[in-house]
Order: sequence, then C-alpha cells, then structure tokens
Amino acid sequence: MTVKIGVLALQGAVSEHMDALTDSGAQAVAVKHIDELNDLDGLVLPGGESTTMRRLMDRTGLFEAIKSFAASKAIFGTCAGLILMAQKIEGRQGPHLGLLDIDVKRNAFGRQVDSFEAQLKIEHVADDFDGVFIRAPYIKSVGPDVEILSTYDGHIVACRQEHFLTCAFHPELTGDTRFHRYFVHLVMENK
Ligand SMILES: NC(=O)CC[C@H](N)C(=O)O
Repeated sequence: MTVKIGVLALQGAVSEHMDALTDSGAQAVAVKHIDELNDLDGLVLPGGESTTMRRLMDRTGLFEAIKSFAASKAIFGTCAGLILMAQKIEGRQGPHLGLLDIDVKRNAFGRQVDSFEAQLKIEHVADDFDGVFIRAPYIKSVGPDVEILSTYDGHIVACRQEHFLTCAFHPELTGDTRFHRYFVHLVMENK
C-alpha cells in the first residue's frame, strides 16, 4: 500500500521533507492550496516561522482546511509545525491549530544557542538519532493522552498523541529517514 502525504509548502524546509517521505516509501506532494489536501492520507507541517506560517495559512484558507483534515488524518509537525499543533503556547493568547494536548515554549533553548545538534533516543524510532535544533521550541508539559517519545536535557522534544506526531528538531535535515518512516507507518495504520 502506498500512502500519499502532503507537505505544507508555504514556507520552510519543504523539499527536504518531500525527499525523506519519498525515501520512506510514500508519495510526497507539496501543498499550497486547499484542494491539494483532498486525496491525502497525511500531512507534514515543516519548520520555518510559526507566526508567518499562520498568516499564510489564514490567507490561503489552509488554516480552516487543515483543522478539518486533522479530524481524521495523520499530521507530523516539526519545529514551527510543533508550535502550530500545540494547544498552549507560552506568552500567546490561544493556540493556532490546537491539535495536541501540549504546552510549548518558543525559542526555548535561548538566544546564545541559536542552533545545535544532539544525539537523541527516540522511542520506537532510534537510540542514536542526530537531532538538529534551530531556534527550537520545547514542550513544557503534556496531557494524559500524549506519549513522550524523546527528551533532551530534561525537556520533552518529541511526542505522539493518536494520529498526531511532533518534534522540536529537524529530522528532514540529516538524511536519516527513520523518523519519517515511523510517520509513514502511522499514516498507514490510520488510513
Ligand atoms: N526552525 C524552526 O522552525 C523555528 C521555529 C521558530 N522559532 C518559531 O517560533 O516559529
């Protein structure tokens, strides 16, 4: 069975996610318009800048369309995508999509460490995953239905809740497709 997975293509690391999905056996599609969501089995919300991405989502109608899509389809949000999926964002009134019962802090690792790499253990995925963090958020707390998949320095950096997957780092930038394969598997299970 081949699944068809979209990558929100308004901003950010789009082609890298598409390559990782293709390498993981999925058919990858760039999503810029609402009609492109129609026959998808899952969607990736890439990194970038969450407030800019939200503005572009509002302008294209994709914000409401993705909210409806999320009712039954799997979504994987990375970095800014994680912020878009969170129900609570520190310092912000109200969420964006509000799909995941998590409380997040933006740019959480501090200005001094703009970006860094760290070896991560990710539940169901790998014991030695190279996590690339770029102005990354972290997850301060999760609700009871959320499974924590990875922590770094005492902070939650990846988790799953039902058909939603998220991480604070950039798995598309390393050439290691194991996390994308896990998402593809989740999309198949959910189909
Ligand atoms: N690399 C990223 O996606 C950074 C996320 C960005 N700091 C934000 O708040 O949206």
